Amino acid sequence: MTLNAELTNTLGLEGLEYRHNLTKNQLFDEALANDRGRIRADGPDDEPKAYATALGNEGPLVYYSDPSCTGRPVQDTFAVAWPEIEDKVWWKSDFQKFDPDHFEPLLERVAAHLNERGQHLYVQDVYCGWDPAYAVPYRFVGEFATHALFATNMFVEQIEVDNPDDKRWTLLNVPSFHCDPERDGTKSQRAVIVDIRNRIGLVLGRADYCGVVKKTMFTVMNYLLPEIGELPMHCSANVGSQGDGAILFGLSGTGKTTLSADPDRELIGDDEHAWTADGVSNFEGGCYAKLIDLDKDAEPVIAAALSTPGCVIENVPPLPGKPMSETDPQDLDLTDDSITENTRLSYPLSANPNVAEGARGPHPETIVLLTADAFGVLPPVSVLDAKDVMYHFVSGFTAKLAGTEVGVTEPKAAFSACFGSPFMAQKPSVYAEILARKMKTHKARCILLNTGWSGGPHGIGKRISIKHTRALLNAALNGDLDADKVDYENHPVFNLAMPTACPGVPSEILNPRNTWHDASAYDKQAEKLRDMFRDNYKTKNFDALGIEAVM
Ligand SMILES: Nc1ncnc2c1ncn2[C@@H]1O[C@H](COP(=O)(O)OP(=O)(O)O)[C@@H](O)[C@H]1O
Ligand SMILES: C=C(OP(=O)(O)O)C(=O)O
Repeated sequence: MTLNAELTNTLGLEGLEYRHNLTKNQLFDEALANDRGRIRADGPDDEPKAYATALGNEGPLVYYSDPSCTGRPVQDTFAVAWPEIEDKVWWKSDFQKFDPDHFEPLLERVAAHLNERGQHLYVQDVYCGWDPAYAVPYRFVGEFATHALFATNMFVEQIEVDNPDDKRWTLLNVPSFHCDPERDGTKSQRAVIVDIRNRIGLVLGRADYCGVVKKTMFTVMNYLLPEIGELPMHCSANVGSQGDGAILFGLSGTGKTTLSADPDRELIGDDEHAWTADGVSNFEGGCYAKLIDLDKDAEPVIAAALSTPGCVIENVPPLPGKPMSETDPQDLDLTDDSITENTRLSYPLSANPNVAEGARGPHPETIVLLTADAFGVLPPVSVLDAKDVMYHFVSGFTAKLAGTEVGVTEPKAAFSACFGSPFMAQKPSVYAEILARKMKTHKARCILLNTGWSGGPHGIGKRISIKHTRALLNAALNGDLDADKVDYENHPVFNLAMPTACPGVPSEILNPRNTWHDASAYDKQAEKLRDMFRDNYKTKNFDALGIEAVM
């Protein structure tokens, strides 16, 4: 079937011009020519809205999303509640039911809108997943070349998949279509809707944060993989020189990207993976790193990627008085959060000189649960047993950091099951059971690594340094924190095993109580957080899922 016929069949589009499978250079040129000024309607008029830097035709593209959408539009995210999936999907505030009766009329209206405008669309055929056993063909269809370039950077360009036409997902990205909540059954003008029955994703209205293009597909993978008994994970992954694999689960901003980009270990990926019978493999072909306050010495791989041709820099403001076309990306002010805290860089895995062959690796020896505790009370590192792992995995505690989700402007406590509740399309117990089985089979060790605050809560204490976090992580990876190598002290409130020594880290910070001026204030704060864990356990009924309480 021709592309035209396929898009008429799937989406009802007719007679449109498709710019299909352009190269990155072509997409870059198209973005400069066509997205300029169409994006960020209220941007400074004298500035083009998407442009190249001094690296000329091949330099990074700087992109500005709509000012109301510099993070994921959580309140506007839905799945169509078809009867065959209704019992399986885990409905929650950030993944809501979309009335099936509204879906087809809405899709027809979107198609009519595009047919009427008669504008060209960008169509990029890529794949989600590096392992042919589960990879899903992913067709991005959208109005903006920038998003098409992002999709090409972030997904896998070629993988042999059996019967691709029967597996293909199509994501239609139409920022120019504004929903009418009353007519369309949405909550606002924008909507991100997943239709599992027909394998369609719809991104409508002011939902033009690039992250939507990847996280929507991640949600899909989180639905599909458990159906074949395999585990999708919101984690980064890398592998050491001895073939020792590690995965790092964590919510946004907890350090997956930062800590996995280690010059001494091969990267498998920074955000979304599968753990299957064959080991760990990446869903993505690129990384999407946060740029705010980037410490270029601590994060050299990300810093170097800033200058890589074809990358997309998102929402970093221009330097005052300097045209972007003359700006070296290394000179950008990465502390500038005047547009958003959630400034980003999308780069292909190839921008990292140290990537594992085929973005795949072995079964992990070490599993890291990352948390960024803004209360300042969890230990920087704790060693978990099987019971602790399940408890902390389904609890998914962290501080939500400002920026990544629309409306979050300061750190706040979050319990996000499986360290990715917004994207976990099925119930947490589904993922927890597969994880427990795989960990047991492969005898993986597990630590809880806190990249959050030490010496007091956010505002009083300081975020633990990346240097110390890396030293703790490396010690765990080397086995230096295993029970036969080091003594542990028990945390009386959280019932966690805290190592008493670690190479490269002052011992006194390993027990967080020592880092507070006022130990009784620490005890109170620790009890407050423990009570939040307990409430979350009770509210979400984890007992009924067979998860044992550990605190
Ligand atoms: N100790 C630490 N460990 C990891 N990241 C830290 C630490 N302290 C500060 N950070 C910052 O926190 C952010 C972590 O973001 P990132 O690695 O992109 O998280 P994720 O990939 O999990 O969304 C980065 O901006 C990093 O510089
Ligand atoms: C891109 C996102 O994820 P992360 O911050 O984990 O990269 C996101 O949540 O929008």
